Formats: sequence, C-alpha cells, structure tokens
Amino acid sequence: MATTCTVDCLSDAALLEALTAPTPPTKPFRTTIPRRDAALDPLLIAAAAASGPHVTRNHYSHDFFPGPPAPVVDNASFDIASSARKRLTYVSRQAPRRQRLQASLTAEGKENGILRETEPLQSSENLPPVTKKRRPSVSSDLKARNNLSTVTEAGASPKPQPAPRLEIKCMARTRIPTPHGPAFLHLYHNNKDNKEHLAVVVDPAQLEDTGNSPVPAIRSRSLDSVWDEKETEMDRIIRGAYVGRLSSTHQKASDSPVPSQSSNGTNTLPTDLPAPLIRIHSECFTGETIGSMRCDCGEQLDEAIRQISQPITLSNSQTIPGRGAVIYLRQEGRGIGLLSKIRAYNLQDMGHDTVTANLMLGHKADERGYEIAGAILHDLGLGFEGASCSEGVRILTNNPDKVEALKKEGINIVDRVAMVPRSWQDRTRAEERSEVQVAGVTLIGGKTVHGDDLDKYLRTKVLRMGHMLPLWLSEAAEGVVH
Ligand SMILES: Nc1nc2c(ncn2[C@@H]2O[C@H](COP(=O)(O)OP(=O)(O)OP(=O)(O)O)[C@@H](O)[C@H]2O)c(=O)[nH]1
Repeated sequence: MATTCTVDCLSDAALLEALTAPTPPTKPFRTTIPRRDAALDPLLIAAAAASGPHVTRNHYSHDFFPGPPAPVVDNASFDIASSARKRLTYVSRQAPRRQRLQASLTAEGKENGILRETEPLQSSENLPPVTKKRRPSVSSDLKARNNLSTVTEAGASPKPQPAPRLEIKCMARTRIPTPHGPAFLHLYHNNKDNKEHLAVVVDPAQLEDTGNSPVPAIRSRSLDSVWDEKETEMDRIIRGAYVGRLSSTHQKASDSPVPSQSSNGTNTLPTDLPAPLIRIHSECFTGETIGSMRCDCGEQLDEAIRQISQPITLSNSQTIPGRGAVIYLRQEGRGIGLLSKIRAYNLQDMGHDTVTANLMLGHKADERGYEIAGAILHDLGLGFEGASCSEGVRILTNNPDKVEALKKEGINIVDRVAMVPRSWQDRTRAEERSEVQVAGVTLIGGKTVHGDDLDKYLRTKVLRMGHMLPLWLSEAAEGVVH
C-alpha cells in the first residue's frame, strides 16, 4: 500500500507541476507522467469536492454518487477492502433539459404576468359571460341535414384548442386631477394576462355634462353597460359609470349603451377637428416611480398627458379642451419584466447597450404586444370604424413597431406625432441658462433632465431600434454610437 500511495502522490505532484508550470511541458504528458487509471483518483475527487456540486449553471446537481461496485483492481490506490468499497461515478441528477426549460419558462411567465393553462383566470372572473354566436359552417349544415354525427370519431387525435378570444372589461373609472388638467383613469381586466392595464382618458369636456359639446365623449362601452340586472344605479356610479362631475349633489349614472354621437345630439364633427391624440405607453417602474435617468419613460408619460391636454382651437375660433388617451400597458422593461430589466441595467453598466443587454439575457430586443391596447382603444371608441369618434386617431410615438402593431389591430391611425425627448429639445437653451432642474426630474409635472445614461439610451433607440427621430444634432455630427 505504502508503495502505491507514494507512486500516486508523485504522479499527482508531477501532473500539478505540469499544469501550473509557467511554460508548457516540452514532452507529451504520456511520456513524463505515469498512467493514472486508478478506480478512485484522489486528485480528481479533491478537485470536485472543493468546487462543489454547482461548478457552472449547466452542471448544477452533477456530482459523484455511489455507482455499481467496482471491479477488483490489483494496483488500486486506496487500501479499502474492495468488497466494502462502492465505486463513485459521475452522474447527473438534473431533470432532462426539456423539463428544466419548461420550468424556467413557467417561472418567467409568472414574472411577466403570462397566465398558464393550469392557473385560474384571476383577472377575468368579472367578465360577462361570452355568448358565442356560431355561424353554421357548410359542412356542419350538411351533417345536420343528413343527420350525421358530429362526435369525434374514436381514436381521432384531439384537435388543439384555439387560444380564447381576447376579452377586456373596464372595471372602474375615476377622475384624477393632474398638473396638466383633469383626466379619467380607467382600470381594465382581461382574460390573457393577470395584469391590470390602464387608460388615462383626457376629455375634460365631459365633466361639464351641459349637453353642448360639439364632440363625442370618450367613454368605455364595457364600463357604461349594465352588467347585471341586480346592479343598482349607485353600484354603477361607484364603479365610475356616471356622467358629468361626481359630487355630493350630482350623481347621475350613464346611459347604457352610450349614445354614439356628440352630446349636443349631432353626428357630424367639426371638419377641422384634429383626431384625438393617443399614446400607448409601457410601464417603467424605474423611470416613472423613482425618476430614473437611465431612460425617458417618466418624462414621456408626463409629456403625453401634457400634449393631449392642450386645448384645441377650431377655425371658428371656438376653443375646446384637448382630447385623447394614454393606454398604459403593464409590460415592464419592454415586456421582459422588472427582474430582467434590472439585470439588463447591470450589463449596460458593463458597456452593452439596451438592445444587446436584452439579447444577452436570452430575451428579444422588444417582447411587447399591442393586442390589449387595440382592444382598449376599441372599447373607448377610439380609432376604428363605427366608433362614436370615427375620425381615427393621432399617435404620439417614434416607434414604428407600435404603429404597425396598432394598424394590425384595426386602429385607424391618421397621423403620427413625434415624441421628442425634452433633453434634446431644451439642451441648448438649458446650457445657455446653465440651469438644470433636478427635483422631480422625470416624474409627472417635472422638468428637463440630462445625463450620460439617458443619452446612450436615446441614441440606441434611434440607431438600433429604428425610432423615427432625428439624433440630437451635435451628437449626430460626432457620430457617437453607444
Ligand atoms: N429591457 C429594457 N427596457 C427598458 C429599458 N429602458 C426602458 N425600458 C422599457 O421601455 C419601455 C418604454 O417604452 P415606451 O414608453 O413604450 O416607448 P418606446 O417603445 O421606446 O417608443 P416611443 O413610443 O417612441 O416612446 C418601458 O417598459 C421601460 O421599462 C432598458 O434599458 N431595457
């Protein structure tokens, strides 16, 4: 035994020497280092024990585990009775890759609010029952006439179930005074994800309830409809289905269905009335809640409400309040969720831009969808044929994907209004005045801010994501790309 141990220790030392030497060995290992074919190699076992079972993410749970008894080897390195000795083999206790992938997708889906088939449709529990009117198809008609059975034949593989039709419902609405004027906040439920998406409707004319407005009110059909015959007028008012401005003396439930005309009873809109201005905005906790200057999201939300609230002057010199809506979608971090966005920020600090950081984390540059936004716009009667405001909408964005996605949802977009970052509009003036406001920077009602992170983000949106915005000129002249 003593002899074998000495031989092995020497060979271990020689191997270590060869591996750690400043210059690679001149002769091949085979000629300088004795064979190492012992059943238990102490060096390898020590290395594995020191590194632990999770050497890399992909090797998590791989380890040495007792295997079948080892065959008796004459020159075994350890003096353990071979009958009692269990051979250690390197085996994996990981689930197959397919199962691990599925588990991680489910976890990620939860994070991003995607409902799995096994989860209850929490958010659609209050949706009205869907009455599906099925048009008889030619084949079902024939079957009915010939009295043929429509039951699936035994043995036929079940057809994959189509995804349920998207349903949304405005659950509640209330007046919100903002620094730019009054708005109505609408909260929506849907049967696709478990997020509460929102619509900030700017239409202060409907606060008056005088019946004189030349334009139709922007109202939610699902909110104004009667949900249940047991529902009282007060129930409807409490969930926001009221007209005018609610007060201790004014409480009037809205009609259902909403009349599809302006409140003065006409269907014809002033010819020079601009289409309502809308913005589809995606949630950004960092930009909107804690005033992060890594992006311009807080500022964009503020700017959207400000622009939509601007009064409109018609050619007959009549001025009417601004009208439109911000559809606020809960798709944080361009759909990857806050957790992944935080990780992406760390990659950005290491020198990657916002697009590359997403890709490095296994996400797409943009994972958002606009189906729910389209449905909310339909519900509000904005931008589609047959709506009370059939004039189409103007959209406030630089993002060509949003425009295309909304067109696919059937939204009639008559114009796009650019969303120019305040820091690119105001920089020269601010530098001249050398005053940069810091308090309340990108929050609602805040002022312009500048910063390197913000600049990188804005430039990447133009240069890598195809946003339709001229680069801030001095940067463009320098050709700086981050
Ligand atoms: N993944 C990721 N998301 C970010 C980053 N910075 C901002 N966001 C997200 O981007 C979204 C903001 O996008 P939007 O306000 O819809 O604007 P946009 O698509 O850039 O296009 P515009 O309509 O032109 O403003 C929010 O969900 C933010 O959380 C980032 O660095 N990484």
